[in-house]
Amino acid sequence: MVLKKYNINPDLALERQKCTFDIEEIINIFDGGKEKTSQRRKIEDVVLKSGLCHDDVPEECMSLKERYENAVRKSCFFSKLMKTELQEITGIEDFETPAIRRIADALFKDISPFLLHLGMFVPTIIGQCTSEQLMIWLPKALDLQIIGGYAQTELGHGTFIRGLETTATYDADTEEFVLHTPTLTAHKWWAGGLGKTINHCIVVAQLYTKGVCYGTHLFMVQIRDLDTHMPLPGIKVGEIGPRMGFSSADNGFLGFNNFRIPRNNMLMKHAQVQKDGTYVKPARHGKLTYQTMVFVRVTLVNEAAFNLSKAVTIAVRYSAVRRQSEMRPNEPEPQILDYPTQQHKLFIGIATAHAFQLTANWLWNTFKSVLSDMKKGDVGTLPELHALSSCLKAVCTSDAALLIEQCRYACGGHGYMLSSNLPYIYSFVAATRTYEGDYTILLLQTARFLVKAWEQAEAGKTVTPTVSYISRSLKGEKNSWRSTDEGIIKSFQAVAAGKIALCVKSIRDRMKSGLDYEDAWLLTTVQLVDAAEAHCRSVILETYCNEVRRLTKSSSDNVKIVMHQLVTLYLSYWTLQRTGDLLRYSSISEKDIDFMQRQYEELLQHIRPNAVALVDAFDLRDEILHSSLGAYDGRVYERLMEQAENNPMNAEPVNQSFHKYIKPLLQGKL
Ligand SMILES: CCCCCCCCCCC/C=C/C(=O)SCCNC(=O)CCNC(=O)[C@H](O)C(C)(C)COP(=O)(O)OP(=O)(O)OC[C@H]1O[C@@H](n2cnc3c(N)ncnc32)[C@H](O)[C@@H]1OP(=O)(O)O
Ligand SMILES: Cc1cc2nc3c(=O)[nH]c(=O)nc-3n(C[C@H](O)[C@H](O)[C@H](O)COP(=O)(O)OP(=O)(O)OC[C@H]3O[C@@H](n4cnc5c(N)ncnc54)[C@H](O)[C@@H]3O)c2cc1C
Repeated sequence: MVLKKYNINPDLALERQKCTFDIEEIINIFDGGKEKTSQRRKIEDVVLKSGLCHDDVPEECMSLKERYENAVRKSCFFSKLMKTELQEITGIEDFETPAIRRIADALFKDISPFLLHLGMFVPTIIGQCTSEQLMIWLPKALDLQIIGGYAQTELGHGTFIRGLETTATYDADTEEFVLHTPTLTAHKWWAGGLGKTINHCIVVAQLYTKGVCYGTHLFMVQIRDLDTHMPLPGIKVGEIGPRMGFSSADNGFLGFNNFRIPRNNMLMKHAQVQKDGTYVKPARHGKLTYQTMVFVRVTLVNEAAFNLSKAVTIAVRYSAVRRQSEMRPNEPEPQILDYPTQQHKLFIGIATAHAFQLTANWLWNTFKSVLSDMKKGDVGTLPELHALSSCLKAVCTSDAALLIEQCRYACGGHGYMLSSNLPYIYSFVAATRTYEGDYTILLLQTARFLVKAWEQAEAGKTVTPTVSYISRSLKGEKNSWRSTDEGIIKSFQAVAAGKIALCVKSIRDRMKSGLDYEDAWLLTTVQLVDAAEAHCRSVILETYCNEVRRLTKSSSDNVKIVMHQLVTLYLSYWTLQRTGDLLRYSSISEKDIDFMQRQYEELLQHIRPNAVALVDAFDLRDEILHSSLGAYDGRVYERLMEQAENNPMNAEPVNQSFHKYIKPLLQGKL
C-alpha cells in the first residue's frame, strides 16, 4: 500500500488552521535566513531524489550484518553525492553545513559507519597536523582515498586519558615509532568504524622517547591494506559486538604487536619528536591534543537540539491525532494533546529544542572565536571554552535524552514500536551523554574552572563574562526575585554562585580539618557536580533569552509572541523544577512560586493552538523523521497497519517452528 501523501488526517489539518504565526518566519530564523532555508531544501531535494534513502526491507527487520552492509552501501553513495552535486550547492568542503547533517538522517535510521571519518578523523587532521602533514592527509581524507576513525578509548580506560596504556616508543635508528598493546586492557575499544570499515586511524598512545614517557600523543596509523582491506601484519582488529544503539557503526577493538609507523606519522602541530628523538613540548598549552574532543562536544549540543526536535515533532503530531478517554461523561474522546499533563510533557520539549539550538549556535561561534585567538597564539580563552563546552555537552545531552524518553511515554504503546523511531532517537542521544566525556566527568571539569574563577574573583581579579555573577555575589549583591526574564536569570545565577560558594567553603573546611586538597575535592564532588549543573542552567537560560531577543528583533509581532511564550515557559518550568534551590539562594517566596505555577499552566493553554505549527516549524521532512507516528499527514493508524502487514514475520501464515516444536508439544511428542 502506498499512502497518498497529502491526504491529511482531519485533526492535524484543523490544528494547522489554528496557527497564529507564519511558520516560514520561524523556519528562516533557525536556518539563519531565507537563503539558507532555500539552500537546505535544495540539498534535501537532491538527496531525496537520489533514491539513496530507499530500503527494500525496513532497517529494523534486517540482521546486524545486513544493516551494516546496507549502511556502508549508503555511506559510499552518499559520499559520492557529497563530492559531486552537493558540493556544487554547498560550496566546496563546507563542513559547517547543518543541512548535510540533517539530511543524513534520511539515509541512516541508525548510524553511518563513516560518522567518525567526518566527525573526528578529518577534524583531528585539521587541528593537529603540521602544514606538511596536512598536505599529505587532508586531501586524501576529504576525497575518501583513505577512511579513518579515532581510537582513544581502551578496554580499561575511557575517561582517564592519562591512564591509557598503548605505547608509541620512538626508535631513532629507524626513525619510526613502535606501537604496542602491552596488556589486555590496553586494547583500543569502541572507536566507530574501526570494526570493519576504516583503513586509517588516529591512535592515542603514550609517547616514549629516549626512555622518557611524555604522556599521550596522537598518531596516524594505517591499519588495513588499501587494496585487500586485510589488517596489516601486527594489527589485531574487529567489531566489539551488539549494543543498545549504534548498530551499524561497527565500533571496534584494536591491538598492536610492535607495529612500526614512520616518525612523521606523529601529529606534530603542537609537540614534536625530532629525528634524534629529542622531544619538543607544546609551546602554548598542555591540552591542545584534546582539541578534537572539544570540537565534538560543541557539535553534540547541536545534536541534542536536533534529535529532540525530531522526537517532539513525532510526539506532538501523534498527540493531535490520538484520541483517548473522556474529559466529561459522554463527551467525544478528546485529542490527547488537550490534556494539560500531555502538554506539560511535550511543550517543554519544543522550548528546550529552541533553547539548545540557539545555545549550540552561540557555542559554535564561541568555539570559532577561540580557534581564531589560538591561531594568533593566544590560548587565554581556551579554559572558558573547555568549561562551557564540557557543561553544555553534559547537560544538553542529558536533558535531551530525558525529554526524548518523555516523548516516547507521551506516545503510549505505539511509542515503543521501532517504527515510531523514538527508540532509535533515544538510544543515539543516550550514548551522547556518555561518549566524548561522561556527564559527571565533564561537569567536574567545569567545576574546576568555577572554583578557580571564585578564587580569582575573591582576589579581586576580573573574571570572564559567563562567570561575572561570581564577582557580583562576592561583592555582597543580594538577590531580589523578579519574575521577569532578566530577574529569573539573575536568580539562577545567584543559585549557581551560592552553590559554588558552598563548594569552596566545603573544600576549605575539609582542608582545615586536616585533609589534603585532593581528598577535600573528592569529598566535595557531589556538590561540585551540582554547582556546575546550576552554572550551566544559568548559561542556557541567559543565552536562550538573549538570542531570541536578538533574532526576533525584526520579526512579526505574532512570531515574537509565540517565541517569547516558549522562552517564558522554559524559564517558568525551570523555576518550578528548582524551587528548593531558589528558596535557598534567592528571595523567591511561596507567593512567587504560586504565581509561576499559574503562569506556567496558562502558558500551556496559550501554546496549545500553535503546538502542531511549532513542530512543523522545525521543518523536518518525513524522510528524516522515519516515523509511523510523526509523519506530516498524520496517517498514524494506516502506517502502523501497513507496517504490520509488511512485517517479514507475516510472510508465511504458519511459522515452521509450529511443526518443529509446538505441534509435538501439543501432541505430547516433544
Ligand atoms: C560531521 C557531523 C558531526 C556530528 C557529530 C559527531 C559525532 C562523533 C561521534 C563521536 C563518537 C565518540 C567518540 C569518543 O568518545 S572519543 C573519546 C572521548 N573521550 C573522552 O572524552 C575522555 C574524557 N576525558 C577527558 O577529556 C580527560 O581525561 C579529562 C578532561 C577528564 C581529564 O584530563 P587530564 O587528566 O589530562 O586533565 P586534568 O583533569 O588533570 O586537567 C588538567 C588541566 O587541563 C584542563 N583541560 C582538560 N581537558 C581540556 C581540554 N579539552 N581543553 C582545554 N583544557 C583542558 C583542565 O581543565 C585542567 O586545567 P586546570 O589545571 O587549569 O584546572
Ligand atoms: C556509542 C559509543 C561510541 C564511542 N565511540 C568512541 C570512539 O569513536 N572513539 C573512542 O576513542 N571512544 C569512543 N567511545 C568511548 C567513550 O568515549 C567512553 O566510553 C567514555 O569516554 C566514557 O569512558 P568509560 O567508558 O571509560 O567510562 P568510565 O570512565 O569507566 O565511567 C564509568 C563510571 O565511572 C564514573 N567515573 C569515572 N571516573 C571518575 C572520576 N574521576 N570521578 C567520578 N566518577 C568517575 C563515570 O562518571 C561513570 O559513571 C564510544 C562510546 C560509546 C558508548
